[in-house]
Amino acid sequence: MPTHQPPVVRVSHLSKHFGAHAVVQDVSFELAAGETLVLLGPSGCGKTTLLKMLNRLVEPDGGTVEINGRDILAQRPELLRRGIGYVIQQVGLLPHYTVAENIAVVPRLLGHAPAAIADRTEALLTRLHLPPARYAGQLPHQLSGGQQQRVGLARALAADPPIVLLDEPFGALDPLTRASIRREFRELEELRSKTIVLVTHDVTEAFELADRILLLDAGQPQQLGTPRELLFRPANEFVRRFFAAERLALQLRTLTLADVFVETSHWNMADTNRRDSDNLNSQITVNEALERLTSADTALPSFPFTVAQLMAAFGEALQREEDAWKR
Ligand SMILES: Nc1ncnc2c1ncn2[C@@H]1O[C@H](COP(=O)(O)OP(=O)(O)OP(=O)(O)O)[C@@H](O)[C@H]1O
Repeated sequence: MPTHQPPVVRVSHLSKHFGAHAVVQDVSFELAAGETLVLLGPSGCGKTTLLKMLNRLVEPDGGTVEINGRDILAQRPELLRRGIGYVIQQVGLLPHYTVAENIAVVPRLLGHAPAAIADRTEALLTRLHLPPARYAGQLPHQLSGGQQQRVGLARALAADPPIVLLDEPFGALDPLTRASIRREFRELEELRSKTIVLVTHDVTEAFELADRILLLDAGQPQQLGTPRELLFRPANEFVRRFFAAERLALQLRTLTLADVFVETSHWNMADTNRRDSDNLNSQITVNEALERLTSADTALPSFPFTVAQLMAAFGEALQREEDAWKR
């Protein structure tokens, strides 16, 4: 994360009450350009309310939000929102507008030229695996849930906003579709340079997508850090318990081959036997390596270590993490 650039988003001591109920309490964080922050926590902990305070759909009772150094209260809400992409939980496509018309809403408000809007719509649909010739003229009800969510994402990205807010963007999907759309989402070139705040209650999703996670409980921030910090350096008992049930799965998704083979000869062996340096990448996670090692697909590049060797090295890496924690 570059430290010399001012943060794109700066949230300071943000609070919100509904009646006597403190829904968000004293939340602060800063986001650098291109960073993805995941707001995570149990249902009702205030994630959506916090997200909506970033684009003035909810006004705070205390604290400030600055975007590119400017207090958002100094900007007209409609203008502010045109510069911030937003995907809501229920997708919210306009039912009588076609896919292309839905995507064009914000660029039209911004006065973009019709030809430019058409080009952009076509490019986005193509990138989101919705061939425009087939889908541009369809109505939302003709699409599956996953396709509607992709159109919702295309609409949020249409005017190329530097900041995108996503509220449970894969919420309506079954677990398998959810996992595959998440993979596409991660690989989407379009999103690489964006500053993203994403709300989810799904721990795996948070770990797959976040640069940093803000874990909330009853409106109060519990820990802000990388997935790895939350997993291996929980700030308190709530954080530890929140990840306890899925701990092993998360550890497998968090540690990379570079982490587990760091102090053994295995990785050197992998290095010398490397056949395809693009595919045999030390940054892939233990989980991905396991999937590949146990896959029936023989086209995948093989590894110069076995499942047993990988698991032994993984066990040693966990031990190293624990020892470092005790010191
Ligand atoms: N407009 C409102 N008026 C009164 N209470 C509200 C309002 N909006 C939200 N709340 C309450 O604030 C609390 C936090 O809601 P919020 O939607 O921010 O939580 P969340 O963490 O996003 O939950 P979920 O994961 O279930 O969507 C809840 O108890 C909710 O009932």
